[in-house]
Amino acid sequence: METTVLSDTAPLDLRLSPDELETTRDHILEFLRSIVDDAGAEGAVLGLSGGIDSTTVAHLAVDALSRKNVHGVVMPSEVNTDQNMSDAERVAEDLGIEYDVVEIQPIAEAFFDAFPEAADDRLAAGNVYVRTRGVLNYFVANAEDKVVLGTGNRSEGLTGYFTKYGDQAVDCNPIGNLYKQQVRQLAAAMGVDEDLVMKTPSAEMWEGHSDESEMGLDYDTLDAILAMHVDGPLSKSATVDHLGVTDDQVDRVVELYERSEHKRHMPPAPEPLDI
Ligand SMILES: Nc1ncnc2c1ncn2[C@@H]1O[C@H](COP(=O)(O)OP(=O)(O)OC[C@H]2O[C@@H]([n+]3cccc(C(=O)O)c3)[C@H](O)[C@@H]2O)[C@@H](O)[C@H]1O
Ligand SMILES: Nc1ncnc2c1ncn2[C@@H]1O[C@H](COP(=O)(O)OP(=O)(O)OP(=O)(O)O)[C@@H](O)[C@H]1O
Ligand SMILES: [Mg+2]
Repeated sequence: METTVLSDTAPLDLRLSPDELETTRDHILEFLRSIVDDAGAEGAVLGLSGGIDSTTVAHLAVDALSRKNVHGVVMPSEVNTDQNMSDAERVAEDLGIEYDVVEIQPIAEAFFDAFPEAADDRLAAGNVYVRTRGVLNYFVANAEDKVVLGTGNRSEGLTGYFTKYGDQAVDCNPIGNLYKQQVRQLAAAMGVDEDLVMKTPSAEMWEGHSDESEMGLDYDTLDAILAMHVDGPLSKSATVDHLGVTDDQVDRVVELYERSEHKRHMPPAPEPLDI
């Protein structure tokens, strides 16, 4: 049975045609091979969360690089659900890749002990888990001569919905040009199990965390506004009319986009002086 990756309430269908999907997949496989070849690396490492982004990138990496050259790292903390962590292990087992399970709670606790007053800040503490995973990914990559694969998609990139130097600390983003809806579509086409394809997206930075509740938008609405207004040519009022979304929803997406501009660039320095 085919998985329907589009919700009934999606304002816009951004799914690719079968030909476009195949071309896109081939393009990503080629991209992955050239990233690894150009780096003179032995393969790739990535964090496995049981979510659809890392699951999709793991499948693509195996197709591009072969399973023996892909290393998965599952990094539970006390805010991850057992279900997600066992899904992450299932992905690695099903793909037949090497993987490790590394408990990061003790590492995060060392940071929390160093700055107890900051540990009470839910977001600051959540970012510690995310950045700790980035350090461990690079620990493996350095030691095994591998590159680190990112799992960021276009929806996250344009809204800045990632931790600076955390899950963004990677060598490439194979699915970085796909909206979330298209990631689900690609995953389904590659045979990823439906429960993973349709799982509620979560950064799991605190208990009960969900991307859509934190952003105040569901991904199908977010994707539609990004495609029509932020990436596309429609004005705000045309976007509202065309998609049947609200002014507030468009404003929210634009706010997320604008305030995360700094995350999409190298850290700036003053212009060189002519002295
Ligand atoms: N204008 C500006 N110019 C230069 N730097 C600026 C800046 N504004 C803030 N900053 C810096 O950026 C920092 C804030 O950015 P950052 O540290 O990233 O933290 P922040 O954006 O506050 O939080 C990360 C967001 O990404 C979400 N996330 C993270 C990780 C994974 C996922 C997921 O989907 O799995 C989602 C998370 O739920 C949260 O909404 C500030 O503390 C400051 O250092
Ligand atoms: N517990 C974890 N163990 C290993 N890697 C993790 C863990 N949590 C997050 N990551 C890494 O951080 C990335 C960003 O998380 P994010 O939640 O955006 O993606 P996802 O979990 O793959 O998919 P979804 O967004 O649908 O939840 C993951 O794709 C994964 O590479
Ligand atoms: Mg997740």
